[in-house]
Amino acid sequence: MVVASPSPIKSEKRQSSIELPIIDLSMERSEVSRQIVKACEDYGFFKLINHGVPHDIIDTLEEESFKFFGKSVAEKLKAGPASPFGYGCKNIGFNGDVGEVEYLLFHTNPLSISQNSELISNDPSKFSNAVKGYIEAVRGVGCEILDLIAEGMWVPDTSVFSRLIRDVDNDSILRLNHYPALPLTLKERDTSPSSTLHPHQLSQRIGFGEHFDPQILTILRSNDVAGLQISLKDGLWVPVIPDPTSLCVNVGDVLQAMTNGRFVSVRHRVMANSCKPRLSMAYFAAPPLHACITPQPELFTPHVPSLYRSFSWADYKKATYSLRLGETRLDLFRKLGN
Ligand SMILES: C=C1C[C@]23C[C@@]1(O)CC[C@H]2[C@@]12CC[C@H](O)[C@@](C)(C(=O)O1)[C@H]2[C@@H]3C(=O)O
Ligand SMILES: O=C(O)CCC(=O)C(=O)O
Ligand SMILES: [Fe+2]
Repeated sequence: MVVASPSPIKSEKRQSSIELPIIDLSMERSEVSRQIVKACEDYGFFKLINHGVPHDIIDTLEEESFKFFGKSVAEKLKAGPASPFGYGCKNIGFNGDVGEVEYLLFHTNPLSISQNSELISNDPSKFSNAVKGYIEAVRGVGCEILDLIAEGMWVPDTSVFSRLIRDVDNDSILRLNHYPALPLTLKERDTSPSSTLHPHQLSQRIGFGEHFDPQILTILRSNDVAGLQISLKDGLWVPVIPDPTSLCVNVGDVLQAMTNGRFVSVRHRVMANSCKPRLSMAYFAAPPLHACITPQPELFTPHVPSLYRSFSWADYKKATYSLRLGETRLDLFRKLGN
């Protein structure tokens, strides 16, 4: 359902809110897999309910995250810079991208979480257990989704996708993003009749600039504060309604390549215009560095032959990190003439 609302941004096409396809993981298995495949083909994004990640695991990580982001700047900087793991503030990646976001980035390897937690928390084992507990639960959901995808696409080897993130050497990442509340003074100026600022200028505060997620799958949980937007085919940016009880799942570039373009990795961004802080936890499910990414032959058709050349996740990651946030990278791996 797409709900129309007046446009706050003049230079862009009219905005509206979008209710993503809602998939109930407790439904009958073949129906869940059919719906997931359809959502990944049509939208590249869906909302997962009854996902089974225990509330206490989510709540503990949320509390620990707010505790960290509530510390003084000097304290937080001790856990930085994000190179790429650790604490980052406003700077995203290494190529000059900035946004109104501060974050913690972790490799999901348990040893590296324990080591990083020493610099993050006064109670490192509490913090690292919260992060590890969440990762374990959400990785389980990721594996389940990937198995359901293989089943729904009639790929005979139903572990072909999930195997990549079950591998001990998987290169998955957890990102905790904190978008501070818009300072009240700015909010007041925004609505004040005497304001000299164009009322829409402040609505343009970018939290995390537009981009595609490079990995296989992203599983995102946010608090009840809006901000995430996805770009539809016609260039329209639509806000996703936040729902802390569900998980927002999106297709990454690697899954688009492995499904031979049947699934779409969709451009998205985060605006930071709220008077409440947004906190999101993004799990990026990635293969091991040496894994060979190649389109599944079962998904070739006479009309759509193999679209992408084989590449390793290390190759793709290298290309990703050498480019600006908003850049399209998957096209570099497309076969010529396709
Ligand atoms: C500017 C950058 C940050 C990023 C690496 C990159 O060079 C381009 C992709 C960015 C992104 C987007 C999705 C994830 O948040 C992320 C961790 C990833 O894998 O690719 C970030 C990278 C990052 O912040 O390090
Ligand atoms: O913080 C969010 O809601 C989404 C962030 C995001 O897209 C990312 O970290 O890749
Ligand atoms: Fe993203």
